[in-house]
Amino acid sequence: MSRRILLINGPNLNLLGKREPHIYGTTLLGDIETQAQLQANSLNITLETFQSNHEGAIVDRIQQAAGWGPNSNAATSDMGKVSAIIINPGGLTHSSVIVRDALLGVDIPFVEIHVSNVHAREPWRNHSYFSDKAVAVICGLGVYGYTAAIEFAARHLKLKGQEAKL
Ligand SMILES: O=C1C[C@@](O)(C(=O)O)C[C@@H](O)[C@@H]1O
Repeated sequence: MSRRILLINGPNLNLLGKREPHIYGTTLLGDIETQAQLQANSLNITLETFQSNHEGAIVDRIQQAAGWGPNSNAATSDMGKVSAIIINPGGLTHSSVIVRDALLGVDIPFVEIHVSNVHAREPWRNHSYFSDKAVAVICGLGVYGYTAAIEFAARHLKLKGQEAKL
């Protein structure tokens, strides 16, 4: 299995750094992704990043991560396969059956991340359609959560590789 990680950011996270800075901070998504790429390089991991404001586009990208995208065929089905997904679903956290179904459908382990502490905000943010299926959930660490998630995923992948050698 390749050491590839897919980082997905859902709706409105393209506005990180500008949107409600008292909650989400002032670091731009582009800077988070650049830092994440540097970190991935140092861990010998290939990192792919994807952000969309559109639920269906996120479903397509998750399917593609398993080689099953709507445009996949036998020749391309192995391309782009990833070993782990790190996802900040944004507001879809609290509403999206279809993104949950996509993640379960591809059977790729995933880490759920939130910049803010969703449990210290409006009560309806306490419920996630993802947390019961996630390998891990990170929230409230600010943008450092992305660094922690990549570090964790890298260790998780390493463990898998070691198991495979036994
Ligand atoms: O868009 C977001 C961002 C968020 O996922 C976070 O990163 O803290 C928390 C969600 O409740 C919210 O809708």
